[in-house]
Amino acid sequence: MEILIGHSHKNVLAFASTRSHLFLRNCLFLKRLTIACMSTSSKSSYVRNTPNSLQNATLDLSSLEDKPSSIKRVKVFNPAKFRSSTRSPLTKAKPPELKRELKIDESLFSAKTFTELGLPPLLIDQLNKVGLTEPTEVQATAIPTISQNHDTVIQSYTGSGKTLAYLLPILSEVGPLKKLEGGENETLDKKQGIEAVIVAPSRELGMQIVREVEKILGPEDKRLVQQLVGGANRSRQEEALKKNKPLIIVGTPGRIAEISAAGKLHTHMCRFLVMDEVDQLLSFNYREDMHRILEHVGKRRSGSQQSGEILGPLARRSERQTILVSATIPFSVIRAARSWGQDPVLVRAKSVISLDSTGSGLASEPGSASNAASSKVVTQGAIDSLPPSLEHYYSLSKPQHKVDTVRRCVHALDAKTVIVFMNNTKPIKDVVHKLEARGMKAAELHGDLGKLARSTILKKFKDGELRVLVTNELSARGLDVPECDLVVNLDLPTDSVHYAHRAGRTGRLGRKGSVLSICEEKEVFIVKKMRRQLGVGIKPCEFKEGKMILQREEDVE
Ligand SMILES: Nc1ncnc2c1ncn2[C@@H]1O[C@H](COP(=O)(O)OP(=O)(O)OP(=O)(O)O)[C@@H](O)[C@H]1O
Repeated sequence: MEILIGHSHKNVLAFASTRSHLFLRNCLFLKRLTIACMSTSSKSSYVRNTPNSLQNATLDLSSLEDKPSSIKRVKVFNPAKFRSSTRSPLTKAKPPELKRELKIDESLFSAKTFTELGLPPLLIDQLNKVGLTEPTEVQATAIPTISQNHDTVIQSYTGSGKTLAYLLPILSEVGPLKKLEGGENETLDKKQGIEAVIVAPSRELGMQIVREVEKILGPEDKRLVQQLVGGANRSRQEEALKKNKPLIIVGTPGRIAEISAAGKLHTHMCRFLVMDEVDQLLSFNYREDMHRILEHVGKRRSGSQQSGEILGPLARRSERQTILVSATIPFSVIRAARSWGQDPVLVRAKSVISLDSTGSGLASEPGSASNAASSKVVTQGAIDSLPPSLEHYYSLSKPQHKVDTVRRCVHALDAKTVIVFMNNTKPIKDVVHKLEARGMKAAELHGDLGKLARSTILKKFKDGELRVLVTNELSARGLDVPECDLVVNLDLPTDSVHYAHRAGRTGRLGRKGSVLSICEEKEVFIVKKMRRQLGVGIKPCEFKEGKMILQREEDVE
């Protein structure tokens, strides 16, 4: 079915939004979720796009994107008979007819248990053991989608559970907890090589993912996941690869590429490639390493070898499943997904949108209809990158009084676990000293510290031995300290994408959290710009007599 989208296109996009599912649930006629499919070849309906607002693009490839033209076509399909309703969501079926349409039961997106999502019993037992019983919204959508073999982009706000959203479908297929075919007692195939490679931009995030996998595999099988992060002893990692024969590799791009280039890591038969914080992994810094990874992971499973672009003749393959993950998905990621994947889809809580890779399968021409539609989706995504439970404030301060503002804010909000972000590494130590002089247990965390120092400080912070962690952008991505109840921007982030990731260190998984940006008067316009781009209220405030006082906007100007 095609529908004409004029003003209503916002509803379709809102449909893709995490926060708008309540609206949709009220639409009784929507028995099934309709999957919006952007197509360059659609001929029936037109959407007027206001100029794309990717002004919040980071300093990565996204900032180089072309702006789409103003009138675009979008074709919306009703679900077709892609999947038999009797088939388990985990049944691996090659989807050759996937091209334009797919259909997933709405009931799966609202699943209240992992059993409803069709995860294997052994995996469910293990999840229950570690206290995980109910999937989050993005997990309920991503698990059945990934399990149907789709190359997938997962976009959902910080702290919404994206890690398990991709780990669980992988563990359903790989390792001792996987689904057993025919019900027989299958033993682990000892000859099997690496089946999943997960790439993350920082050691901290890499280690966090490793711990998440280990937790689910349990002590007996945790050797089946191997970390390959930078800063750690490389030969020990290579020995562990040889000895433990892991099935899952989690690492930073540099170290994975290094060991692969040395011929010590064989990923040609790999089935899954995950790029966590993909928008960051696409930055120029990681270009060469990511190039190697994309070229090698799942190579022998490759079908057609067509030439790619940004990262070279990569990743056009028939079997490897590529999963791209972030709270913020700039257009460069959509383009990469189209380039590397086969009929890739964008998964958000309760919605799946086809990213349509018809035609060349490579990135669409600038200004094409699918570019525009996807860009619109991405713009919407920037708004959905922040947890709804967060409160945002800003406070004016002269540079020399900023640390005092931090102290007063921590006391006023009675915050117990605080992350303070700065833009440069050098002044971090000084801020730590000043906070300690004011009686607050604080420590620094940044890339100039060794791996051991970094993990010791992080552990102390997570264990509650430190009240304040003063850090830089290193900690903005993916760091999960559930207790964190206050994030302070001692320096303003460079743009709204950086704001979103920093802010997302608090308010995790529905918890309450506050974000305070401390700025000088001349910087207020930056706060207002980010406020506009993120679609959140960032309220002016000051601190007096141990209390936070909200101010009127006019009083600050
Ligand atoms: N189904 C679940 N039940 C209970 N806790 C969960 C569930 N899924 C994830 N969590 C927990 O929620 C927290 C946030 O998850 P996760 O780190 O995966 O979020 P994220 O969306 O990847 O965040 P970010 O964008 O910041 O990387 C973690 O502590 C994780 O263990």
